[in-house]
Amino acid sequence: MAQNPWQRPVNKNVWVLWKLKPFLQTRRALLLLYVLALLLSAASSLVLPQGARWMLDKGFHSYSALIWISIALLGLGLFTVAMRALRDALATWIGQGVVADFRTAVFSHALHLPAVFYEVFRTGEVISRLSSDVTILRFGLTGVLGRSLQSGITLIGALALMAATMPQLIIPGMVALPLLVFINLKSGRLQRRYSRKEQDCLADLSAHTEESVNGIRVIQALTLEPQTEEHYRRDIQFLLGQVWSRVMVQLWSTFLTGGLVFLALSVMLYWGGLAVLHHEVGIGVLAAFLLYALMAATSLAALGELWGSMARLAGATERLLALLDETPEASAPVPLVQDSASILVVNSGLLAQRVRPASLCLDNVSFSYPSRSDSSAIAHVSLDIAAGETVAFVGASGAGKSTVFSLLLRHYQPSQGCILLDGVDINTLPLRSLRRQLAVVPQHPVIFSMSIAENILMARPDASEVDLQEAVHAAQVDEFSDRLKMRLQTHVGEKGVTLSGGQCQRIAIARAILRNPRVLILDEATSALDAENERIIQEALGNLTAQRTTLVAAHRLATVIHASRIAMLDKGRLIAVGNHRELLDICPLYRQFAQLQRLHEKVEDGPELQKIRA
Ligand SMILES: Nc1ncnc2c1ncn2[C@@H]1O[C@H](COP(=O)(O)OP(=O)(O)OP(=O)(O)O)[C@@H](O)[C@H]1O
Repeated sequence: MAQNPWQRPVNKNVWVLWKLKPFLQTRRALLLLYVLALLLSAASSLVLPQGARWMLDKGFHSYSALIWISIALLGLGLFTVAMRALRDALATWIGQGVVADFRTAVFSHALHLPAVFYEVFRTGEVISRLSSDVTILRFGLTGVLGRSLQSGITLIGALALMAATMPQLIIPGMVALPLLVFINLKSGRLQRRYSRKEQDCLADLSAHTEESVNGIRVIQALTLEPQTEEHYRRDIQFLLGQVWSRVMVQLWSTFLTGGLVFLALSVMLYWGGLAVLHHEVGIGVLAAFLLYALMAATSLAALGELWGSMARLAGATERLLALLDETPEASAPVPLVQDSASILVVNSGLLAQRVRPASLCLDNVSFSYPSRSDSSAIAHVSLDIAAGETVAFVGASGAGKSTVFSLLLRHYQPSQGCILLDGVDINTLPLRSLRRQLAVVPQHPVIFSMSIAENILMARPDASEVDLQEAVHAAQVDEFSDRLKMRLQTHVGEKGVTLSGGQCQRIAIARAILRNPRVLILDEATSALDAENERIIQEALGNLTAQRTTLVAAHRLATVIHASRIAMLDKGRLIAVGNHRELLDICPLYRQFAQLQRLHEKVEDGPELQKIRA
């Protein structure tokens, strides 16, 4: 199985669980009640063998003694059961609450992690941590809370009472105890190692499953089912290998600890039996001693088991904490409100609303993606864009158009230079405030598994029905939604699987219209539309772009031919800027583009064009 480059070295101790303290601290009152129930249930359990002792030594002397001891035993038993029930209920409630808070914290943190993080860290892995690791915590934390302290207290109490009841008999126990502790520690450590590997395998499996299910159509089209299945089988076999190792450790540790306990108990029974035969102690005392010895052995076995599950818990906690340790892309979120300072006039119609367009300046911007730090995706790009201007970025595939937009959205930081919005370095703006001023219609819009209306309203959840309808109409969404039975309320399926590429793009355009941004970014926004729909939407976009700064990326020059300026990118460098006509004259690469797309005839002939035609 491939090693995940992100994996952290295995932490060798379980103290990492201590880091969950902040989540426990919010439940102080419940914790206090829990500790009380725990202490009372442990104490009453420890008194029970004394009841058995009285019963055996004194209970058979008279009817009244028998009745009173029986009633006392019943009362003690009921009290013990009640305290245990309370302890377990509180442990479950506190444990589940802690896990819920911890999980929410990790999820909200994951929402703020930067694009760079998700380049290295597969999304399937994040999902696995938030599902399988959280499941381990959900089931484990309650058990640990419920039993570890109880077993610890019972063990200490039982050992003390053994010593008080028949001190000489404790010797076999004292010999066995260090051995038992050693075996438990060793097996806990080994189990933790294997369990951590198991979790890593599960995360890989989960990532692989997600990729395969997402790409199922490609896998089927390329008839890659056997290879994908084989890969999955290999991963499963590896996982089973880890499970087998853990099971073997468990088997040997159960066998060795159980064997040692029974050996010690047999010696105690024989030795104690001799004392009873010699009338040195009553049978009740021996019975009480043996009950304490059994309690001590059970508690020790439970602690051993708990050590193993604490190890699993520590592994899962560590993996979730590792996500929390990642640096988020922005700290204090700014509330999602309309940037009122930027709105000049708000008329009744959405498209008639005017916003104050922003000026932009790319100042000697260079950037390399972290995973390809040896090559520049963008190199020394400088460009001033006036407020309200429409600038088109053109260039071959991979020239760097989308990268410019990613930098503007601050998904990444330029390695050199800076980007200014209204003269202010965008790095100094609160991230949400910056993004609130931008709207992107991406090349591959992401559609969520909800209704068409909900998908559009994501851009502005508080939008009025009138605004929604206007955006829907302007982006031609109604052209297809009106034909559906549930219209805008139609559920579009996972990733918009029930829609065509063009329909998804129209939803993305409607989102941008509804967002009413100061800077509109159209990244191949209409590439999946047919000619007629593209014409209609270009008109709608024309209304939208008229009053705001617009950046457009397009392969098809026809869509950008009327932009006030066109920036020609080549292998990350800005090689020319001008309008269509100017570029035909000054930029051979642009001219080549235009020729290939037969666009050099679309403007009036200039001397250069005459030359090209000749
Ligand atoms: N996340 C990434 N990690 C590493 N390299 C990347 C990443 N995204 C893009 N690149 C590389 O950066 C360069 C510029 O890519 P970019 O997506 O900006 O090009 P583009 O002009 O928008 O292309 P297209 O027109 O095909 O969308 C390309 O060489 C690409 O391979």
